[in-house]
Amino acid sequence: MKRDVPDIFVIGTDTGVGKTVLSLLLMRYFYDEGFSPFYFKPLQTGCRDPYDTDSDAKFIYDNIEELKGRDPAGSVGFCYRNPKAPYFAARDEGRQVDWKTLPGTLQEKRSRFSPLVVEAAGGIFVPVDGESLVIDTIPSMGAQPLIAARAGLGTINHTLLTIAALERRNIEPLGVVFLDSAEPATPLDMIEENREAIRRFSRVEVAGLVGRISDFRHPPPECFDGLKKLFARSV
Ligand SMILES: Nc1ncnc2c1ncn2[C@@H]1O[C@H](COP(=O)(O)OP(=O)(O)OP(=O)(O)O)[C@@H](O)[C@H]1O
Ligand SMILES: C[C@H](N)[C@@H](CCCCCC(=O)O)NC(=O)O
Ligand SMILES: [Mg+2]
Repeated sequence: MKRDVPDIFVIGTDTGVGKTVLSLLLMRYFYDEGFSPFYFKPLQTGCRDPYDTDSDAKFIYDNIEELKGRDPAGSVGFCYRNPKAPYFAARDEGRQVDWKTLPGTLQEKRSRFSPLVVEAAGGIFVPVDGESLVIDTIPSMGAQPLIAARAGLGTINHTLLTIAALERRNIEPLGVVFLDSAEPATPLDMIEENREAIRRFSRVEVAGLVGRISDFRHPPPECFDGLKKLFARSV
C-alpha cells in the first residue's frame, strides 16, 4: 500500500466553509493517485445518524465511486442530533464527548488505509467538551492540518486568526485551500489580494482555489491544482 503522504486533518476557518467538499476532493485525488485513502468525521453534529442527509460521511460515500454501497457509519466517530458545537449537541442528549478514544480509532484505520482524511467539526475554537476545543484535539490525531477557507470577503481575517491560533501552539498547517461556492463567483482580483494578504502576514501559502462545483461526482480537473501542488512531490 502506498504510504508516502501524511494523514490530513481538514480544519476550517468556520463551519460551512467547504471542509467536506475539500475532503471529497482529497479522497478523489488520492484514489486517482493509487492510494487507499479513508475519510473520517470524528464528531458529527446536526444528524440523527450517519445516514442522515446532512451527514458529511454520507455525502462522501455518495460521491466517491469506490465507496458506493459501503457503510458510512464506519467513517463517523460520535454523532449528535442538534446542529451545534459538539459540546452542546452532546449535552442536549445528556452525554459528554469522549474524544480521547478517537486517536485509537484512527490508529486502527492506519493499518488498512493511507492517507486518513479526517474532517473537523466547525472552526478550530469550537468546543468539543467542557475543557477542550477542536484545536486541542489536533496534536493527538496524528494528522497534519490543512485549512479550508472561504475565497471571498472576510476570509483574510478568519484565515489569519486560524493560522495565528495554530502558531501559538506550534502547529504547522500544510497550507490553505480557498473554496468559492459564491454565485456570482468571487472576482479573481479579490481572490489574488486575499492570497497576497495571507502570504504577507503569515508564513502559510494558499495552495489553491476550488471554484463552484456543480457535479460532485465529477469535479473539474482544475479543482485538484492546489492538491497537486501540496502533494505531488509525495505521489
Ligand atoms: N466549491 C464548492 N462548490 C459548490 N458548493 C460548495 C463548494 N464549497 C462548498 N460548497 C457548499 O457549501 C456548503 C458548505 O460546505 P461544506 O459542507 O463542505 O462545509 P463544511 O466546512 O464541511 O461545514 P461543517 O462545519 O458543517 O462540516 C455545502 O452545501 C457545500 O456543498
Ligand atoms: C452543525 C455544523 N454543521 C457543525 C458544527 C458547527 C459548530 C459551530 C459552532 C460555532 O462556531 O459557533 N457540525 C459538524 O460539522 O458536524
Ligand atoms: Mg463538513
